Amino acid sequence: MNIQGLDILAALFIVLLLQRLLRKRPLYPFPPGPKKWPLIGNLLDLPSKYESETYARWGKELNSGIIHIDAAGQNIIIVNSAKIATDLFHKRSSKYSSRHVYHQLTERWGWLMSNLPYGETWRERRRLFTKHFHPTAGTTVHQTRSMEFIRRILPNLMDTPEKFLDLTRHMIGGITLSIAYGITTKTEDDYFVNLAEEAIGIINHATVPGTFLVDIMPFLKYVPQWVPGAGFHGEPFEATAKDMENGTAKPSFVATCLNEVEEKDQAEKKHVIRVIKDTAAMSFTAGADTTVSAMWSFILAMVCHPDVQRKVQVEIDTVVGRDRLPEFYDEENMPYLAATLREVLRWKPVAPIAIPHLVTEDDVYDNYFIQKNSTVIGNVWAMLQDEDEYPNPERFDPERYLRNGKLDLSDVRDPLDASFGFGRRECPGRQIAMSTLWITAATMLSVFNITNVRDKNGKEEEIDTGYSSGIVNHANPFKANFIPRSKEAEIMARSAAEQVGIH
Ligand code: HEM
Repeated sequence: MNIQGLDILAALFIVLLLQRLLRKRPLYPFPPGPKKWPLIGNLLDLPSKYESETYARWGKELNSGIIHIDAAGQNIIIVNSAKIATDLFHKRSSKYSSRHVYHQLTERWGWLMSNLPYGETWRERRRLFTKHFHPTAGTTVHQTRSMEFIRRILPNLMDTPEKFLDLTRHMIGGITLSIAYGITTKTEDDYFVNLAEEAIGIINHATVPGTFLVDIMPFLKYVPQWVPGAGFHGEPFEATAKDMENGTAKPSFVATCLNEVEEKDQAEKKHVIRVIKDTAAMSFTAGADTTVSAMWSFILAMVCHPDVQRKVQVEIDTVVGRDRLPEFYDEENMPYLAATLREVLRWKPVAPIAIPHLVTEDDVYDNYFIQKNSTVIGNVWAMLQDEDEYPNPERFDPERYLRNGKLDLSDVRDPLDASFGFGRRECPGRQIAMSTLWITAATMLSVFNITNVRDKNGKEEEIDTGYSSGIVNHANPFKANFIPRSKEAEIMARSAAEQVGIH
């Protein structure tokens, strides 16, 4: 190790020692946790991937729904129980709704609502988002667009099924960009979808657990500033503003908000435009990757569970018939599909630890001390895989939510609640996400049988059911085939795509 390395280690040692010496002795104990080492606590135990599963295991070993980890002086509280999550994140939401400030993100990505601490800057953006994407306010434009975007790719799925991962990724990216900016994207290799995905990749990387070490060791915050993807915040916004000047802008969040900007003084106008720009970029950043993850899990579930797929198709054939494609008004008559989508989100949680919260005041829960500035992680994975709530949790079984052919959540916890996070930071895009998933799933299964692929000897290929590990998890690339259910289904799908009129 060179002299500089030793200096860094010595500085780290002094910072940790000072932190310990200055810390007040709490009146109550911390929640139980794995054994801690002097100074570094559990730093060396922190898992580098699938952390939600390790946290769930620790909770079981300690027989506690809430546990405490010490990452070299940074307190981390893991909430594995859905009841405790409600008690803390919902019932004590004024304390449990902030975020850790990630130095790596703030300089270039300070506009991300999901990472803003609780306060006026966050509130302004969240309010604007909720106003425009409220279930009733945002539904018409969003529903029309999502129906158009799935119909548009039906011929592509038919002709090049091997590209389904990329096609569905572009479809969802396209829906999100279209409702935010009114941009029409290409079905493949689209400039804006690629730009935005590059940005998401960086954000996911910068927010993986462990990055908060930057705040324990402040010298680490001087990370290189070369990061790509930064153009995403401005470019699509400028494109919409230009379309508005030319009178060619399509209805979108940005167009509606810009039209509502009143004649204010220059500084105020600049501020309002900044909030609109931030919120539009946020909706793609938070909405695309997450919905893609759920969409791929749905397709994977259909390949692995053809019996469930048949039942959804029977429901579609009964409610919709075979001479038209599903429309949103069919949704209320299709409980089996509603149960299937719930099970998809439970079976393979999109965001296994949601986004960690930060507690802003000292608190005591169940005689345990929760110190101000602790990171508080709602372990979505542990809640959705809890065998007391969902017996045989690894089994894919939509029947969990059905009684006498109706959706019935009276005896079972609705998995959507944990899937979309907690309290005041709960996902504001839930309705948009669920209606995108509903129309895309219903349309796909009304036209196609989604099957495993076969090798040249006609034998079914083994399917990879593994997942990545990060803030948002995705199925590892897997293969599937999209086979039209009939000649009539094929003709109907091609003609529906023609009628959409966007290419
Ligand atoms: C299946 C799809 C989705 C899942 C599973 C999901 C899940 C989540 C989760 C777990 C959080 C963190 C909640 C917390 O901190 O406790 C979150 C935050 C957020 N989501 Fe979603 N989401 C999805 C789709 C969307 C969509 C489509 C949009 C927008 C159109 C969106 C916008 C947001 C925003 C803006 C936040 C940050 C909220 C804040 O910090 O105040 N999400 N989402």
